[in-house]
Amino acid sequence: MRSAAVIGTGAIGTSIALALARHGVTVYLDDVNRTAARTAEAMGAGSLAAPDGPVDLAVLAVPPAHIGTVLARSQRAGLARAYTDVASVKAQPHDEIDRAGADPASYIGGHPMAGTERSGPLAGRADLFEGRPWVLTPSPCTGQETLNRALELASLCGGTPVVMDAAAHDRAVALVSHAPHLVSSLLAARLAGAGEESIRISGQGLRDVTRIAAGDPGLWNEILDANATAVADVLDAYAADLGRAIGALRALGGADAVRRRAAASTLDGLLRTGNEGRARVAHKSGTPLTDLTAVPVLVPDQPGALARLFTAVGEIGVNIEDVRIEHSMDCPRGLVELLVQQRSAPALSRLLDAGGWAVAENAVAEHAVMAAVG
Ligand SMILES: NC(=O)c1ccc[n+]([C@@H]2O[C@H](COP(=O)([O-])OP(=O)(O)OC[C@H]3O[C@@H](n4cnc5c(N)ncnc54)[C@H](O)[C@@H]3O)[C@@H](O)[C@H]2O)c1
Ligand SMILES: O=C(O)C(=O)C[C@]1(C(=O)O)C=C[C@@H](O)C=C1
Repeated sequence: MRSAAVIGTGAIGTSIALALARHGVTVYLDDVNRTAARTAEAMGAGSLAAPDGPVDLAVLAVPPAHIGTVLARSQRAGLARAYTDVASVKAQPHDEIDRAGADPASYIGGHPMAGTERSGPLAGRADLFEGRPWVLTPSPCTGQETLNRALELASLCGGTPVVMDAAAHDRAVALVSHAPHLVSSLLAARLAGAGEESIRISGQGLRDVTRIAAGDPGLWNEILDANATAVADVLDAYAADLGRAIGALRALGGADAVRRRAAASTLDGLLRTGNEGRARVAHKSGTPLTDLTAVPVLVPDQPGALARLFTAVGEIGVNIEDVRIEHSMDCPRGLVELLVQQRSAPALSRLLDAGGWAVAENAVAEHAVMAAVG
């Protein structure tokens, strides 16, 4: 791919443009919000100039309800030879494209399964899609050249293409993205009016399960509207589980020994099934969870400390598969868990320890003490 246009220079559009620009693709940027477009340009994502002929691929990174009209307008202007989008829902844009009178042959639906709770170009990152699934939803009309361009886009951005039917995509993301987002919002909404004495002792677990609740309500209203029935189906299943959990907790709070035993077993079943589900997504895609081990390291709360740790690990020659960071308020050091291949863990712990880092059990114990004393 030599040239591309990115329409919509928010978090996702800017990330795609940065990734393409990094591979030497000439990128043209456009956005109804000129400040967003200028910011993306200043970040090195591309140019605001108009292309002097059709580009190889135009990426529509606008909110889902705008895809049909933006596609029809861009095709009329002869902007590109092929078009794709990144919207979080796929069936509704496909329908709107038909209604807007756009040409379906040069369009293929797309959805990179990576994102951020932040909006706008400043949330853009060239490596956002590295190792992430990138769903493509060709229609029967999609041409081969269009499919090839979208496959090339996913690969230039470091993503792994997954071809799916639009309706199957929407059912899948209801379970793995849209319903979880709504539940995260519901969890966070309970905190809005909570007393300060509760909020100030909140820990990392709460931050983990509410991070995505910070997402843009405008965008999420559109996504939920476009996938409402599938999301409601998932929430029905949550509601049944919640009902069982509440029943079990009420029984556990009572005095009837037989009901208490049954309730404990119900609750245990729910928690264990949760372990099972989490184990299916807890690791970086492509790496079996069983092959990874966490190496905990204490890191001083100082500028550049994380960079020094990552450099030290790199010099030892170990690949970090994933990383978790736990901060405690008022604590001068943070606990970093480096997820690495099991076979690399013993040598990594030994060499980090020799290099002066507080590693493994010592780190966990020391961090717990510091968090307790504040
Ligand atoms: N945020 C995520 O986590 C995520 C992940 C994957 C896909 N997506 C999808 O990516 C798309 C963009 O989301 P985002 O998070 O980057 O949002 P964003 O708000 O950061 O950016 C959207 C940009 O589109 C521009 N825009 C709106 N209408 C336009 C139009 N008609 N013409 C030109 N520009 C227009 C806005 O001015 C804005 O700059 C959405 O379709 C969303 O469903 C989001
Ligand atoms: O990591 C996040 O912030 C996201 O919520 C990203 C996420 C997701 O649910 O995984 C959200 C919506 C998108 O359509 C794709 C990705």
